[in-house]
Amino acid sequence: MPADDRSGAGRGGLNRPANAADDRSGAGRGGLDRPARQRQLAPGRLVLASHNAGKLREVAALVAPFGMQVVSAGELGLPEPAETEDSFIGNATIKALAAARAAGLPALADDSGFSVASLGGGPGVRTADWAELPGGGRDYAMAMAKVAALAEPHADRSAWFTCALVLAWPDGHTEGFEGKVQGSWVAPPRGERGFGYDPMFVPEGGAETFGEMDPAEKHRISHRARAFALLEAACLARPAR
Ligand SMILES: O=c1nc[nH]c2c1ncn2[C@H]1C[C@H](O)[C@@H](COP(=O)(O)OP(=O)(O)OP(=O)(O)O)O1
Ligand SMILES: [Mg+2]
Repeated sequence: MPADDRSGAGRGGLNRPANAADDRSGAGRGGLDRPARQRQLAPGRLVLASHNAGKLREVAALVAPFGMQVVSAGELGLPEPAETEDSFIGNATIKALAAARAAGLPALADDSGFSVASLGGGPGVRTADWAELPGGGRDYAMAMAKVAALAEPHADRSAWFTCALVLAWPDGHTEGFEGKVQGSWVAPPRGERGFGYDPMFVPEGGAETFGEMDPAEKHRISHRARAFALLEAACLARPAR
C-alpha cells in the first residue's frame, strides 16, 4: 500500500495539473514518499489572494482540513492587481505572486470563469468584466441576462466553469492547477445560493442549478474542488491526527 493517503488524487480523473508539461527532473529526490516534483506547502500562514467573498468562502473550506492559518488579501489590505493575461492560469499567477511578494507569505489565488460553447467559450477569462457596472461595482443579474440573450438563438446549450488555482511563494516559485465542470446554461437564473453565475448553470446529469443546490453538493463536484484536488495531491499534506 502506498505510504501516502492521496492515491485518489485528481478524483474523477478529468483534469491534469496545468503544469503537467513541466520538466520532472526533481522527481524522486530526497526520500519523500512520493515524487517531489512540485513544491510542498509547509504548515503556517497562507494568504488567500482574492477579494471575492463567495470564492473566499469556498477556498477557505477547501483549505480548512490542512491546518493552515489563512488570511485574506482584503484583511491584509493588499491591492488588487490588474488581470492582464488571457488565460486563467496566467491571471491566477499574477494575483498569487503579487500577494505572496507583498505579504512575504505563500499565497493561493483563484482565477475562474463561466464559458458558453455557442459563445466560443465566452465570457471565459472576462467573466468578471461582464458584470462590471460603469460606475463601479458588479451586477451579476445583468451579466447573466447578457449571456442568455447572446446565447439564446443557439441550439447548443453547453456551458462550463473553469477554475485555476495558483500557489505562489515570496521567492517567485509558483504551482498551478486547473479544474472544470461541464453542464449547460439555463435562463432565467434559478436559486439564491452560491455566488456569481451559479444561478444559470446546471452541471451535467443534474437538475438543480449551482444556485439551488446544497453548497456541500456544489463543493463535491465544482471546478474549484477539482482544481483543489490536484493541488492537494501535488502540494499539501494532511496533518497527522
Ligand atoms: O463557482 C462559481 N460560481 C459562480 N460564478 C463563478 C464561480 N467561479 C467564478 N465565477 C465567476 C465570478 C466572477 O465573475 C468570475 C471570476 O472572476 P475572477 O477575476 O476570477 O474573480 P473576482 O474578480 O470575482 O475575484 P478575485 O479576482 O479577487 O479573486 O467568474
Ligand atoms: Mg478578479
